[in-house]
Amino acid sequence: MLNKNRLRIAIQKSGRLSQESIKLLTKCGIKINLKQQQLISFSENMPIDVVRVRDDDIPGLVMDQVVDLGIIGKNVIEEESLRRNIDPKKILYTILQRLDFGSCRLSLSIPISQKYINLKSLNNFRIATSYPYLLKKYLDQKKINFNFFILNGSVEVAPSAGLSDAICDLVSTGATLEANGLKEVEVIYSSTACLVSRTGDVSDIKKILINKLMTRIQGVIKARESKYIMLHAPYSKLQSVISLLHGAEHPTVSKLAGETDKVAIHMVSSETLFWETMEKLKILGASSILVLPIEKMME
Ligand SMILES: Nc1ncnc2c1ncn2[C@@H]1O[C@H](COP(=O)(O)OP(=O)(O)OP(=O)(O)O)[C@@H](O)[C@H]1O
Ligand SMILES: O=P(O)(O)OC[C@H]1O[C@H](OP(=O)(O)OP(=O)(O)O)[C@H](O)[C@@H]1O
Ligand SMILES: [Mg+2]
Repeated sequence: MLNKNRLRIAIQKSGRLSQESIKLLTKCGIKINLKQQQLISFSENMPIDVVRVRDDDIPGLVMDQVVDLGIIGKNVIEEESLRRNIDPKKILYTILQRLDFGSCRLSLSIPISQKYINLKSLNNFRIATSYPYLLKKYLDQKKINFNFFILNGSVEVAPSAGLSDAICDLVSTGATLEANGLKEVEVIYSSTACLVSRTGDVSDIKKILINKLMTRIQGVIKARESKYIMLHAPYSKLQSVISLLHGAEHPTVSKLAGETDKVAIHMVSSETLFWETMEKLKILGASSILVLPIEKMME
């Protein structure tokens, strides 16, 4: 019998989002002993259960209220939502947090040799895709006539196999398109992984737990995109040095023992320090420049 006070989170079992999802939950302090063949794993230190499934099953588990939360590509849950949504006003899920991984775009691509002027060039095309609803929504809005068929894998080989004129598939680096002689002509949807929650009543105990988890997730993301920067710089160049350090708020400036001219500057920066900026700092007379990762953060 499942304990109603335990929070259930669905994540992808094996694929692009799996490792990052586990890493995120672990960084949030959730101890999970994952076993390869196990569908559900129980955290030892928090009332949280992790359900590991194919990513296509996560939207349904969330929308049918089988789990409380899911970590899923926005593209996948939006596609399922469009598929199910008879009444567009009916909310089927809530995005609690966009996450800092699984970034990709759903794009229309055609063979490199094919001429492309604008979307109208695709009129009456046959398009292979795993995302028919997102594709239809986009092309219907743009009033483009098209035919589609579904391929849930190897979409990129459809044009060279003579099955389709174009594809509508996920792109990140563009390497898959290039390897298959295709060019990206329109981005129809931008996606990242996100933390989603089911709708409907949630017990107070679970609400508290979800809020706690959200604060921790935000802390992990913030820490990952921040750096702790330490350096020594001439006091006379303080303002010029600080102006080079974008995203740095309220730096700590302190004396250096045995040094009258130079001071130590410490700060948390929301951006990393690129080599070019470090070189400019050096020209200003800065030394001992350290850029350190931040383990955890809470504001
Ligand atoms: N090239 C990419 N770069 C970054 N993120 C991606 C990329 N391709 C896909 N994604 C994101 O990761 C999600 C999962 O991709 P994956 O390829 O693992 O799915 P899948 O093959 O359908 O997995 P499953 O076996 O769980 O059904 C996608 O829905 C998308 O949100
Ligand atoms: O632009 P790129 O960086 O080349 O990424 C795009 C590829 O990534 C995804 O597939 P994935 O590699 O996850 O394999 P899959 O087709 O088995 O899902 C997607 O379906 C593309 O094929
Ligand atoms: Mg899938």
